[in-house]
Amino acid sequence: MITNIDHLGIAVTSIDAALGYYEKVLGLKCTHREEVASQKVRTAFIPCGQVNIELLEPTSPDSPIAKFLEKNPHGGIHHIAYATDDITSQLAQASGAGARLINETPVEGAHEKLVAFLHPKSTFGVLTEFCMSKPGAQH
Ligand SMILES: CC[C@@H](C(=O)O)C(=O)SCCNC(=O)CCNC(=O)[C@H](O)C(C)(C)COP(=O)(O)OP(=O)(O)OC[C@H]1O[C@@H](n2cnc3c(N)ncnc32)[C@H](O)[C@@H]1OP(=O)(O)O
Ligand SMILES: [Co+2]
Repeated sequence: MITNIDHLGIAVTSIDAALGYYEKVLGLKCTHREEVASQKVRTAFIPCGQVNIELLEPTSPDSPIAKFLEKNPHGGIHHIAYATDDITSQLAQASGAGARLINETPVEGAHEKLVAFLHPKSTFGVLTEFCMSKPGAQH
């Protein structure tokens, strides 16, 4: 079951440059930075109420974020992530209802979470992430 929106993923060419906007213009605060090697991204998390802004910067030219930035050179909203209390059943439900899974099984995400994506061509144009804390995670 989906419990809440966990984060909005935003692609940027430079986290350091973008943080100036979020911290100085909006007055928000980055609370966590992490590189996720398996996704070839660096991340920065900025809480805003119950939802996080997740800034994503590519670490390699073949990162999914690098490809997105080729088409959107100024960056932009990349994905929406829903927290779920059971990511395996969430994927089964989504697949059974016709969504195209990018990940058949969950993979490592930031913040000690398991994540899995639905293809934007099957979700009305929005790249959709499911995420769930790993059992025993501190976050
Ligand atoms: C930090 C870890 C984790 C977390 O803890 O939160 C993350 O958030 S990781 C975030 C980065 N990782 C991913 O995005 C993994 C999932 N993404 C993918 O597998 C791919 O990016 C993709 C969505 C399958 C697209 O890859 P690909 O098919 O190679 O790229 P194309 O450029 O050819 O796109 C095909 C088609 O899809 C459209 N598209 C691509 N990205 C998006 C997007 N973010 N939102 C909406 N639409 C998207 C793209 O425009 C193409 O459409 P057409 O031009 O009409 O063919
Ligand atoms: Co994400």
